[in-house]
Amino acid sequence: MATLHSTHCRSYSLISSSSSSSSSSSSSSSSSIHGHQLLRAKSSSLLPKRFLSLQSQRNCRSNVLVMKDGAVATPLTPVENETPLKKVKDGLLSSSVNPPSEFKEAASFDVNQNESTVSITVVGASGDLAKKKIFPALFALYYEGCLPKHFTIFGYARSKMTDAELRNMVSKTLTCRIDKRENCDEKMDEFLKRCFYHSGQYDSDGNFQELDKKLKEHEGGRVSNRLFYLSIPPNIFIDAVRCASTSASSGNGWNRVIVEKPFGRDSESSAALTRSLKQFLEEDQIFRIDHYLGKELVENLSVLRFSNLIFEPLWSRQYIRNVQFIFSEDFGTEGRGGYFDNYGIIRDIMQNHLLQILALFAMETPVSLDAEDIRNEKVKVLRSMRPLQLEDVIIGQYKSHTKGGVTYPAYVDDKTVPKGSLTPTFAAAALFIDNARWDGVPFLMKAGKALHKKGAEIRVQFRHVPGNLYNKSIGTDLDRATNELVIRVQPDEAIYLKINNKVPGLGMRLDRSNLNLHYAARYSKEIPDAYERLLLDAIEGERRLFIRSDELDAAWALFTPVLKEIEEKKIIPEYYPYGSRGPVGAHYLAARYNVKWGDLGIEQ
Ligand SMILES: NC(=O)C1=CN([C@@H]2O[C@H](COP(=O)(O)OP(=O)(O)OC[C@H]3O[C@@H](n4cnc5c(N)ncnc54)[C@H](OP(=O)(O)O)[C@@H]3O)[C@@H](O)[C@H]2O)C=CC1
Ligand SMILES: O=C1O[C@H](COP(=O)(O)O)[C@@H](O)[C@H](O)[C@H]1O
Repeated sequence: MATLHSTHCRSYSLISSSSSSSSSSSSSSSSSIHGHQLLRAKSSSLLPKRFLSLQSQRNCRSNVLVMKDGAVATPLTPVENETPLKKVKDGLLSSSVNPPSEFKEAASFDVNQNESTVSITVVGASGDLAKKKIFPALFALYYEGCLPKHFTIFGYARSKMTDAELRNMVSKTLTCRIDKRENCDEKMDEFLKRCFYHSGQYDSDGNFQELDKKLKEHEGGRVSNRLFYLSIPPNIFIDAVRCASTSASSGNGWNRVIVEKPFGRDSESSAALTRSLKQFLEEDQIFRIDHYLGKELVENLSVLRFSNLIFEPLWSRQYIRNVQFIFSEDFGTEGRGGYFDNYGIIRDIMQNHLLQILALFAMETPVSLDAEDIRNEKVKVLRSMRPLQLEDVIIGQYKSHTKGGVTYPAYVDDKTVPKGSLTPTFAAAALFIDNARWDGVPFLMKAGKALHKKGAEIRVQFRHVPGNLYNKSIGTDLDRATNELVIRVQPDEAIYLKINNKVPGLGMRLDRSNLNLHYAARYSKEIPDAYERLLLDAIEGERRLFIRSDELDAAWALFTPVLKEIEEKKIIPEYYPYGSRGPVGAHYLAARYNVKWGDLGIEQ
């Protein structure tokens, strides 16, 4: 039985434009579209198993992707049996299989086993994240035909609101895809009619029972699958999970809970949170979100590594000098200082987003693309890392700065920030992986708020060419002539490789050029927001992009000692002007490991 109704929700094939070797491949057919050679595998059996496993898990994709150059990607094989949403036997909070005692027995009402429904409850629906990200992502999925036929969305929070008021609030944040505006208003109306609201306390079983009653009315006796998105402050996670599980969980379908960061603020508090969650949930019902894992270019990292022969042999200490993970924002904590001050930039960005990307970058080849295989490899590489040392970290905090007649505030000018706070808004760190592949390679991280630009990227700096014949044509700065692979996660997504080439002409002068996969030039389709991908994954039961508890433990083990030391020793951050490139200490740190940050030059 297919539970996803849309016939155009399909997975993509691996397809490439222009290949000189394509004609010789017996396993492929080639055709010419708009003058471009297309290579299309005839049968899915030609692909390695691990790619197929991903294909068969994903149900929601447009079936045709038109590239800017006119090349067309279609599904490799028709999806004959779309994967049904996980069923009770998958053991997801299913009361019939190993039910945690807190969970209810299967509902006694008559169910039509041929129909199932998904109810998504946004807990904390009145909040910033719900408005900014969750409802718009749900609408985008609806617009793309990716939500199941029978679904209902409930907002839940303490604020008093009617269904109409929730719809009005949500409608203000919905936008249509840039490349698909057809019937947008109509679609929005249809979507909003599927959104409802229930007001209640987060610790009230009675209020969750009322929600349960309403959910049942909408589910109409179908097999009921329930997803709870905890979009609330962490101090009320457990109350909400307890009430949802004891009073509003499904008795005959799956139940899943999406948890937003922060997952604690150190090893101890994170472990305590996990223990509390596990009183009510099995590990595979917990979907810990790190939204950077849902970003297109982060998803592409593994494809780049494992589906291109040219990269994997280079992916080690033998050829890579250093790797840099850089995050910057050109605005401060404005308005979120209350939350931020308790965490700081290391917990807010490094311990999760940047470390997750590092793990994907550095892990060994997983056995398959199955969630557990990937997460096993991530845990292994995280556990091979050295806990961060104080001398390998520098911290900064932005101070007020006046530019062009405008005065930008200092971090401590934020009214929600305690006076004299030492919380870092910038940090740079050098991390090391003590395994055979990466021994001695510095993995540098840099993250900051209120800097001169907004962006996130991975930079891979390769070693010098040994005995370079062209040294004379390059000049004295050999570093400038090494290859660098840049994966620009955002904005303006791109993957480019810096190479040396000859300047055309009779002389012998070398130049630096980029082999550039620039997404906006290559693809006409707008890149989906990370929350769309992650919500769809949670609905489909795909856990690959969510963080398992042992990954979380390993991540905290790397950062907890240094965070404690910074706090106990009250280390004073280096102050940098709002809108600048950040503290100079970051350069000294990099220089200690013979590294130059790649994002500094004119030619980046
Ligand atoms: N906003 C963002 O960009 C990001 C947020 N997050 C995380 O997502 C979660 C939600 O974020 P966000 O929407 O910004 O959070 P909000 O502070 O906006 O809180 C969400 C809702 O929770 C309720 N709430 C707030 N404070 C309390 C409290 N002390 N006690 C009980 N209820 C409270 C409020 O609803 P009501 O009063 O109606 O009950 C509020 O609308 C948090 O865990 C946050 O850390 C993660 C990444 C980014
Ligand atoms: O998790 C967080 O991420 C945002 C940055 O996310 P992005 O997708 O806009 O790059 C950051 O502003 C926030 O402080 C942090 O909590």
